[in-house]
Amino acid sequence: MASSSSTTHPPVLKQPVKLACVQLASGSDKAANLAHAAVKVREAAQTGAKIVVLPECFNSPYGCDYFPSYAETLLPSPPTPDQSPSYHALSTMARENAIYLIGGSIPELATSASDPSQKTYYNTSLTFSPTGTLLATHRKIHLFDIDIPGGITFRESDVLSPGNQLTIVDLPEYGRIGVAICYDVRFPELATIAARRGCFALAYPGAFNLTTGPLHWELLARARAVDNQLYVALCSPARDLAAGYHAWGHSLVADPMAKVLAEAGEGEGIVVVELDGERIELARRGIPLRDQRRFDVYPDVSRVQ
Ligand SMILES: O=C(O)CCC(=O)C(=O)O
Repeated sequence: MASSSSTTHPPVLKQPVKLACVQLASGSDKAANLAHAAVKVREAAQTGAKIVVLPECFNSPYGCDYFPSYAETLLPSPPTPDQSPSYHALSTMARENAIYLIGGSIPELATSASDPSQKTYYNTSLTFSPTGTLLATHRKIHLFDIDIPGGITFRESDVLSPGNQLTIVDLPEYGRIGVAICYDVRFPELATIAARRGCFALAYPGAFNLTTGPLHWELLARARAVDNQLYVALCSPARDLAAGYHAWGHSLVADPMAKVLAEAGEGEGIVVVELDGERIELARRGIPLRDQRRFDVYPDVSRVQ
């Protein structure tokens, strides 16, 4: 039964921290995309941001036709440096700027050890520590398969396989952050579980489009924020009308009361927001959802495996 008396909860964000979403323009040259990302991550870090988020598929154009040719196997110690370039570029960006880097996402190729001809592709986000160590790997769980007549048809599952684990990353000085990718934001269960496991924020590298972007991008960020009373950061590529896929842009951060604190436009830009644990606690004290849940009436999704 829910309790209406105030329960004490430890703060979920240990100290204020600046988070930056880097809305990047990427093209077809992977090496150029990585070099450009490094410049922009440095710019973001120079604002004092200690957590930096990149967009979905920041090292390639976005589309099923591109995933196999841009995919790389994630190798911490590649036999030659040109293998696994995105992994190593991201690790270097995190280390050189002493930041936590939620490295957008990249197409990943996983090859079966027993049968190297068996290839599996994922849409994968890598998070690195300020020393450049890989902290987490999130493989997009919910693949972007939609068909809106007159709008957009997309079938990631034609090429990609889904991940099957939710990702919560421990940032020792700050607390926990949940990481998922784009379409994953539509699934509130994932966000709720992350929140109930103590996350102060959810970060979604994403790339909405010109059909669902104007309708749902901000709405979903604010919905996940208000449901869970935490910060939500969405990081998009910049819009490029010459590309095959037109990203919505509008990277943003919503606060625990679902207020959008900062938002980019369509072009490149860096959105920087200071996340403050007191804002989370204030929202949770004022509207004490945590202590009012009626698990006697409905199941606790955070306990559903
Ligand atoms: O959910 C949407 O409308 C867009 C999702 C998307 O673009 C993606 O998952 O990459």
